[in-house]
Amino acid sequence: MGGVIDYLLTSLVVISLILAGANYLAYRLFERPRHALMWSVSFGLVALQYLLNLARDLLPAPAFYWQSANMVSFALVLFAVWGHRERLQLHTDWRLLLAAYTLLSVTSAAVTLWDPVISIRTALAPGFTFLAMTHIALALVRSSREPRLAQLVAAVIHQLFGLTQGLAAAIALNLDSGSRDFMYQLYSMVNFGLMPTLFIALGISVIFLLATDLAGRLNTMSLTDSLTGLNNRRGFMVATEGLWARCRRSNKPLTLLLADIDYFKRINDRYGHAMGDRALQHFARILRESVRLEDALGRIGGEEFAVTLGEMTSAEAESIAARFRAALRRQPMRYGSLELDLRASFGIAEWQEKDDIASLLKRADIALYDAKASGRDAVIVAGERSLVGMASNG
Ligand SMILES: Nc1nc2c(ncn2[C@@H]2O[C@H](COP(=O)(O)OP(=O)(O)OP(=O)(O)O)[C@@H](O)[C@H]2O)c(=O)[nH]1
Repeated sequence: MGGVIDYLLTSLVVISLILAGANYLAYRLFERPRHALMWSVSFGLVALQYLLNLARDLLPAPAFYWQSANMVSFALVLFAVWGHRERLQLHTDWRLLLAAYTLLSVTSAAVTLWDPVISIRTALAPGFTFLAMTHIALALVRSSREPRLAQLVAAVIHQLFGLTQGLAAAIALNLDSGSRDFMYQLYSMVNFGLMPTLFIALGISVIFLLATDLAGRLNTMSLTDSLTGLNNRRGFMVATEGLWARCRRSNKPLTLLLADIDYFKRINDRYGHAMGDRALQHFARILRESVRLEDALGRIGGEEFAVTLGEMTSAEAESIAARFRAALRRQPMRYGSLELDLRASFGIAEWQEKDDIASLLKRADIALYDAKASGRDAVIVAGERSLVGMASNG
């Protein structure tokens, strides 16, 4: 039996080290998420805890083993909780964690070194783990953060692991009763039968969380313009396709509005590329504030922006363009003593039966070209060739 348990403990040391390494790699390779580092420390401490168990006969006294194993347990559980809270962006006061750690360690010392009470000494770590895992599971379920499925899976596994620990704690509390041998057998069954499987499942669920977080992040990055935070061309097309399908199904109008900053090259040439970037951010912010959240908005080229307005006609899109132009006039871009008036030209096209997204874009683009050709600072609706606004003096 001893040989089997030693083999199991050795395997668990190796698995914990692999999990610690995988979390550390996630930390090093992917934008250094602090929670991955905390989980790495936590799994590293799990390995240490199993090592202590493996080497317990070599330690000076059982009390020494219990006190050190308990202290390692408290630390690894607190790091796991801290990591989850960090990932879910819940504020955690490290002083509170330190206070909890100190309190638990002193309690453990009291029932291990000073006045040994086997039941409490043995139940402390699994009991605390049960509470901590329940806290993690609840936080994961309550969080509105994506990805929901990976979080739900992790919550279930953490809770199952917590319940097993709770069971171990309940059995341990009966170790001082008459049937101690039976209780020890039961305790070992839970510890070496149920626990390792659930521990491995827990480790995999954590890696699954990290992987799905990363996939989500990469997906967002591939659809977002890093300078303005708006959709990039691809993101804009994805959002437009969604709106397009919805409006077609409900037979509602849909209008595309293109906006292109006038004489943008001059800003770059006169004030430098960094100022040009600031102008793009300024323009993007005002545009964002001028449309509804459900509209598809993106920066689809250097200084070209696009908005797909669901359930809106071209006449309504014209009033959006007018609102935006007024906001642009009211809010010149300021940087130090510099004040820059940005102007833009607009092309608008309303979806027609024969259109697909590419032809709609093309018609809006031609309208924009016409607005530029008419002298800029103007709005042109495709098909109507009506000039709204005034030609700027450049
Ligand atoms: N700062 C900055 N400039 C950019 C970026 N992307 C494109 N540009 C610049 O945008 C300028 C676009 O110039 P043009 O196409 O001639 O357009 P324009 O000067 O606005 O003239 P019109 O559109 O005809 O009014 C070029 O100088 C590009 O280098 C960017 O991300 N940041």
